[in-house]
Amino acid sequence: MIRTENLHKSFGDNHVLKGVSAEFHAGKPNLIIGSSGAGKTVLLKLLIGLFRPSEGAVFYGDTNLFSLDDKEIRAIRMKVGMLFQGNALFDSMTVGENIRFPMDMFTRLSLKDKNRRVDECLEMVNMEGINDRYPSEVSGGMQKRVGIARAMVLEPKYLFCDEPNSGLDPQTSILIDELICDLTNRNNITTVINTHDMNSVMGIGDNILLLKNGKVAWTGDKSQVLESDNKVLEDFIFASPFLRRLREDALKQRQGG
Ligand SMILES: Nc1ncnc2c1ncn2[C@@H]1O[C@H](COP(=O)(O)OP(=O)(O)OP(=O)(O)O)[C@@H](O)[C@H]1O
Repeated sequence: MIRTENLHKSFGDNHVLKGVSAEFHAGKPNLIIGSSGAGKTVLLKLLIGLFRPSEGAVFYGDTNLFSLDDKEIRAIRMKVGMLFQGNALFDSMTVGENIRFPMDMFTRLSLKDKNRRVDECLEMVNMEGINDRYPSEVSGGMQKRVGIARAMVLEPKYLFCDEPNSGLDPQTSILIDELICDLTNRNNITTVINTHDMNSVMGIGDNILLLKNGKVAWTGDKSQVLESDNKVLEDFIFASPFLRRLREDALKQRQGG
């Protein structure tokens, strides 16, 4: 589990996070949602340790991330997988080399063992046999799978995904969500996903944190979204008249009339 305690982050006069206390659980996807500028990416970067908080703490289990020395932080980083927005694959490397990269950085495994693990990870995301292709030679959805394979290569206990569905069509997005969800459950990973995607919220939102102006506006799960009377949640999720109508119809049906 990862936990934040009264997390604040300012950039000069810009007070972006204003006391965020939250829990992110193992074995299920934890979603951070909120409108543009709410502070989602800043929160994600604090969780990973890419930013230091102005105040407050981030705990991995019982360990305060910001009380660790460089060596200890490196040990935690080895347990972290990251799926960046836009995949961040290296264009000049093959798919196999991209997936191998974290092992080249962090392990002393032999090339044979590394390549065996690359094959395992490609199989895990149903992409076996594409080792020698370049990222530009595969589709966006396949690139996303390669990104997931790379994030999984060091068998992470923590997985951070920054808008994993950006640029994907709805069907491919759902497949990617299901893949992340499946890997999270199977490996008991604490997965934190920063997303705008409503399909993700309603499909895999087992633990949802809604941010507004740097504060937690609502927490809950997908089963609570429809009936919640939280105004911030309502405005964010059911933003269009079409979605509001769908929600009203669904609620009527539920109430039997
Ligand atoms: N490195 C930085 N230096 C200064 N200000 C920053 C930095 N990173 C983020 N901010 C500021 O923090 C605020 C929140 O940004 P953030 O990227 O977290 O929003 P977001 O909720 O992820 O939005 P989006 O959905 O558009 O990605 C913005 O006002 C942004 O300008």
